[in-house]
Amino acid sequence: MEGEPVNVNEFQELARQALPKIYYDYYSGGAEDEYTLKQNVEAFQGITIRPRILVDISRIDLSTTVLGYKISAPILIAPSAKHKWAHPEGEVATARAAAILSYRSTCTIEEVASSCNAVRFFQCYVYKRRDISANLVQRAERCGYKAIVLTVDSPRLGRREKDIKNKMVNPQLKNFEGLVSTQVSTDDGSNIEAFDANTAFDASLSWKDIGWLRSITNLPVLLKGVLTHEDAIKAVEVGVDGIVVSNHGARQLDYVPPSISVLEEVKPLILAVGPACSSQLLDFST
Ligand SMILES: Cc1cc2nc3c(=O)[nH]c(=O)nc-3n(C[C@H](O)[C@H](O)[C@H](O)COP(=O)(O)O)c2cc1C
Repeated sequence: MEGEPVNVNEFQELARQALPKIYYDYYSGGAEDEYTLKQNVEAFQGITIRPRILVDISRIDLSTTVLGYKISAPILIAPSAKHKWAHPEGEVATARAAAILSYRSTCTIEEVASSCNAVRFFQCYVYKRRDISANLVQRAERCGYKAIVLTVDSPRLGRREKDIKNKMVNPQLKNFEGLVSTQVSTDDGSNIEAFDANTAFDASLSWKDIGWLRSITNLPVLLKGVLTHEDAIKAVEVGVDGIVVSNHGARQLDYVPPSISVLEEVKPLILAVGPACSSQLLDFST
């Protein structure tokens, strides 16, 4: 590549060249045949802009609010795990721009909180050991995170074939120190399915558990991973504060629709029951 990178694709190419294959594949891969992964990109490419003319654009204000908090542009960074595989500063650096901190981040909840004053949310998975999930959620609340984003599309981890082939092993996560043994066996090669999904995640998670989450925190609760209007309506009925329409970057189920295409199915229904919407994060607070 000649000169400095000027767009996201060029940054991606630089990352491909710079990172060990096992890490690049983890960041860029999707589940199974990666059909939805391709569709995610193509769906965006299929959306065109209707440009309106003769509008004064000499002063542009992109600021908006999410859950009542003012942000300078309608852009959040989705929770994603293991940033230290790409850069030694990890999630602390990411949070300077914008962040929903991943449950499986490589920097701790406290490190990210003390590194910047930005509005931060905390993403949560529910482990069979509820005490562990409660511990992380309550630490996030004490550290000033403003909402809990409960990821609901991962009762089991997606079958990420690249990670399986690369025999990817999860790093030790400092957030869990003292709570659980993060030492994982590599006897059988790839540990990723056994450690993340089959052992730790609570596969019985269901609508009634939103009540449990509410009982351990006073923060607003958003559900991340909604892909149908039926579930969007249920989310409203159980009283969550917002939903994130998401297919998890095509890393969980393959052959599901691109998130952006589902917005059209979900948004009118949410509007019909009251709350307002913005982008892929549908915020019920306004
Ligand atoms: C490398 C990587 C790691 C991710 N880790 C998490 C995670 O820890 N928790 C989570 O809820 N989503 C995780 N995601 C999914 C993202 O939050 C987000 O949903 C996805 O990148 C964009 O797809 P969407 O538009 O369908 O949401 C991860 C995505 C990537 C690419």
